[in-house]
Amino acid sequence: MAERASWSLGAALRGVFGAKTIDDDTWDDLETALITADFGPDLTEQIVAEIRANVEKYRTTDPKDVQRMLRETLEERLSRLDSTLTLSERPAVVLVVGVNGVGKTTTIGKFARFLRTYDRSVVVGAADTFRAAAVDQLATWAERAGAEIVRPEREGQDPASVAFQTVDKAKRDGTEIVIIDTAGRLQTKGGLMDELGKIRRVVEKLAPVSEVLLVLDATTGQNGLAQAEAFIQHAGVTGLVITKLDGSAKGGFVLSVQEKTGIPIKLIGQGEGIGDLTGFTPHVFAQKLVG
Ligand SMILES: Nc1nc2c(ncn2[C@@H]2O[C@H](COP(=O)(O)OP(=O)(O)OP(=O)(O)O)[C@@H](O)[C@H]2O)c(=O)[nH]1
Repeated sequence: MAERASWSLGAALRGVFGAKTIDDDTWDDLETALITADFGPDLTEQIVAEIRANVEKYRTTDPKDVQRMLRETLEERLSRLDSTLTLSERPAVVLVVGVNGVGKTTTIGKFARFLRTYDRSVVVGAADTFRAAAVDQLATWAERAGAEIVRPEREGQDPASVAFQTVDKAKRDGTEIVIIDTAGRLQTKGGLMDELGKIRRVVEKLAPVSEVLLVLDATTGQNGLAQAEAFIQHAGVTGLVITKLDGSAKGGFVLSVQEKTGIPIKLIGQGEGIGDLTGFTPHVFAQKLVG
């Protein structure tokens, strides 16, 4: 098996799965490991109770069965929502939203490359227009990904007009996928949500919005989720992208965020390189998580 991910429970649970028999320590250690991995108290309690009940039902004393049951319950829970990206419209318009610093720009670059490897043509719209440096950074990523970019004509141009121009260009050129970067921070939450609403309305004059992806940083876990609450409430989010999982010990965040929001995870970022973004596959993820 490949090298163990930082977010794997494998190391924390080696003692549990390697023990001779199931006893009270099994449950204490499992609970501690799940809490430490940011599953959150409610989910941790549910998972431990479910596995305990199964252990009693099947009258097993083998810790290896606990490992298998944990893998199965995590996979089953992770698969409850559909992680498939909906990109069949032409053009398929994807809005990328999230608080500043979570890895939005990097994610757009990686996502553009991800789509290019499937031979899709991509144009990126720099609708976070207030910081010229952010636009330049996005342009660098787009170029590396082999995607086109539509920049604001001047600093502070109406973000909705940049989004419109991007979709318009895609329609004229026959470009398949449009990715729109949006602002992460404005004076007020209301202002930010109004801006996103306007972008959506203007885009929809030309093409439906296929996906609204909310980028969340795994290293901030549950706290980061609180910061993103306004997006979840008001932005019509259709999928989550979890970034910075590499180096994070919070593998449980992936499940807890999906259960808390009811929104599927669609992409996972595990590194700063352009190739470090993958789709989300519950089976593979559960395998790696349990170790
Ligand atoms: N280790 C790791 N670092 C990441 C990942 N994604 C992004 N980063 C880093 O996180 C930092 C912030 O990323 P940006 O893409 O600039 O974040 P942003 O949300 O666009 O932030 P602003 O540009 O301030 O709006 C950068 O140093 C990235 O290299 C990831 O999956 N893993």
